[in-house]
Amino acid sequence: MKIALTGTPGTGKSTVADMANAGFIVIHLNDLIKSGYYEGIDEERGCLIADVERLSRLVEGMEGDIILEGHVSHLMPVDAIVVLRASPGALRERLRRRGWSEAKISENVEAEALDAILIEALETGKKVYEVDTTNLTPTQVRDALVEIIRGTDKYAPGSVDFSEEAFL
Ligand SMILES: Nc1ncnc2c1ncn2[C@@H]1O[C@H](COP(=O)(O)OP(=O)(O)OP(=O)(O)O)[C@@H](O)[C@H]1O
Repeated sequence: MKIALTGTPGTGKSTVADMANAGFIVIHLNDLIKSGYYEGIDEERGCLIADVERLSRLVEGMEGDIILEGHVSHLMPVDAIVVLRASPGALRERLRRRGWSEAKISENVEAEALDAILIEALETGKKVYEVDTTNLTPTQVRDALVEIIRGTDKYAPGSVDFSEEAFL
């Protein structure tokens, strides 16, 4: 089984994936992207543009129980998608601690407030789960992920609404 753990940068994907330990292998897509699975460089944002097609082919050939962590993981051939969310205020704080520029922080906070990744995930037609990490510790988010992996009706998408906070 392959599970995508996706979300806006700063929602806690890599922190939680590394804690998961539910018999799943964790693959950080950013490591693969940096190793050559990119199709260009976004000079303005200072980041690599993931080669989604080549990455998808690579993931297609992988076997076993895998958590694919990364902000394009929902575009991979997976069985289910877990979208981590964080309120604009919490996200801004987490990204500030990383020393990101205010412009880069605002771009990501606004994308989060507008549900950008959740919408892309839902468009795949796959099973989607949504976990609001705003008031949860990383351990609690990890527990939610393990619950999802084991099978639960909780964490259905649609309960999170950050639109009122968009410009915090
Ligand atoms: N549930 C949480 N509560 C508070 N802080 C958190 C939580 N999860 C992660 N963090 C903190 O937020 C920051 C971002 O976490 P992390 O690097 O895991 O995000 P990410 O979604 O993997 O980002 P990226 O896509 O850029 O790799 C880290 O400083 C981490 O310690």
